Parts: sequence; structure tokens; C-alpha cells
Amino acid sequence: MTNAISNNDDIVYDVRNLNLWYGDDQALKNINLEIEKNKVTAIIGPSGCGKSTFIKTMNRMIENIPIVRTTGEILYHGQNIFDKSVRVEELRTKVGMVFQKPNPFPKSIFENVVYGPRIHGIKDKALLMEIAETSLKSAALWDEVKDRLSDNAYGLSGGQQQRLCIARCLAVQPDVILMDEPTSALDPIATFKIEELIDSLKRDYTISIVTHSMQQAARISDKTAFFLMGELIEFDRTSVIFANPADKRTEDYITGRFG
Ligand SMILES: Nc1ncnc2c1ncn2[C@@H]1O[C@H](COP(=O)(O)OP(=O)(O)OP(=O)(O)O)[C@@H](O)[C@H]1O
Repeated sequence: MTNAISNNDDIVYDVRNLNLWYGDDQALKNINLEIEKNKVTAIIGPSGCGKSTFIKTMNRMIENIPIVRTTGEILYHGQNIFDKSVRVEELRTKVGMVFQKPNPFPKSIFENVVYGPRIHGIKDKALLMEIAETSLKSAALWDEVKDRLSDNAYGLSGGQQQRLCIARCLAVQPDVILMDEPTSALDPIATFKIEELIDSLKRDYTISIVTHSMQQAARISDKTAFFLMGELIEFDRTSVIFANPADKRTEDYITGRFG
């Protein structure tokens, strides 16, 4: 009888001895962690502990900041994303990102969703329409916008804009979705909708989410990583992190003693 140990196909990311510096300041210290397929992995920790830095490293978005230097490896399906042969645009198609503040383009709802497919050379109107419909349905937004696809995206509420950004991300058929505090600018109802959406998306995608809300991490994630001052202090099943953490610092943080 085998127990439920993941095999390699279940590991999407294998982060090995990752260090990152902004100039002389080290923001990530020897991080080792695996991200499993079709799971939601939450990244929690106090302000400035390196959560955003970590998540932006996973699709090499962090390299937009010139003073950044990294050592170590991030294996994505077995390939080190820092290898010279890796094409960053391709990686970012596979590993999409959703930000704290919804950031639709100043275009119609339809054009926002099909932006990526258009860049990839898809011109056929019927196909673009099909992609828009599928993506908006997957992002639980279709029913609210199907009659006004040509309206400007800025006319949507904040929560709708965030789901539109998720639809835009889905339209290029990613494998992983990185989310950096995706609900921190939203009200509780819009937050609830995004949380429900995350739960349904994990059937098809692997999700990693930075959150300041421990309740949110407890509600929606399967695994939780607790960061503190650039170090990964503890990484385990979310139920373990919140009910029976191994490290005193994790316990102090989740019980609100600091942070
Ligand atoms: N562009 C930058 N240049 C220099 N230092 C940076 C830069 N971005 C972040 N840092 C530093 O790296 C460390 C980690 O920051 P990061 O934003 O990753 O933390 P965080 O846990 O996401 O914080 P928060 O919860 O406040 O968003 C901090 O000390 C921060 O000051």
C-alpha cells in the first residue's frame, strides 16, 4: 500500500536554495519549497518578509528591477527558469499573474480578454469570441458582462475588474496563476467571489497566492508557506500550519502576536 506522497509529475515548481538580493540587501534567504499541481499554495508573513519578491521571482517578473540578483534554482516542471535557454515571454504565458490592484487595459471588456491571444497571432473573430466566452465563464464573469462586451472595462466594479484580469490571464491557457494579494482592494462580497473562483480554478490550474489575511489562507489554500525576514520558516499543509505549527514563530504569527 502506498501513501499519498506526491510523485514528480505533481510537482510544478521545485525551488532550491533560492537567494535574492536588491543591491546589497538580501530579501530571500535560502528558500526551498515545492509547489504542487492543482493545489492552492498560500504565502503568508508580516510586511516586508519577501512574499511579493518570492512570487514575482517565479515568473521572473522580478528581473524588471535592475538591481536584483539571484542564486539557486527554480525548477519549473524540471527546468531551471534561470537557464539561458528559457524564454521569459513563454514562461510568463505559462505562469500568469494577477496583482493587488485590478489593472485592466483602457479598452473594452472583450479586447482585454483577447489581448494575449491577439499578441500570439490569433486573428479569427469567431475563435477570439470563443476564447473570450470560455475565459469569462471560467472567471465567473460571463453572466455579468455578456451583454456589454464592447463597453470599457473601467466601467466595471473593482471585483469585476479583478475577475476580468483573471479572465485575461486564463485566455492564454496558463498552467500556473500567481496572485499577489488579489483581494486586498476589494470589499467582502467581491473577496468572497474571488475566493470561490480560486477554489474552482484549482481543478485546472496550480495557484500560488500571497495574502495578508490568515483567514483567507486558511479558507482557500491547501498548503501554506510562512515567511519571516526573507526566510521560509515553515511550509506544510494549511491545516497543520494553522492548528499545529511546528515552529514557535509561526504560532506567534498566526495567533496575532506579531505582524
Ligand atoms: N524594488 C525594490 N528595491 C529594493 N528593495 C526592495 C524592493 N522591493 C522590495 N524590497 C525590499 O525587499 C524586502 C521584501 O519586500 P517584499 O515586498 O517582497 O515583502 P512583502 O512580504 O511582500 O511585503 P508586503 O506584505 O508589505 O507587501 C523588503 O525589505 C523590501 O524593502
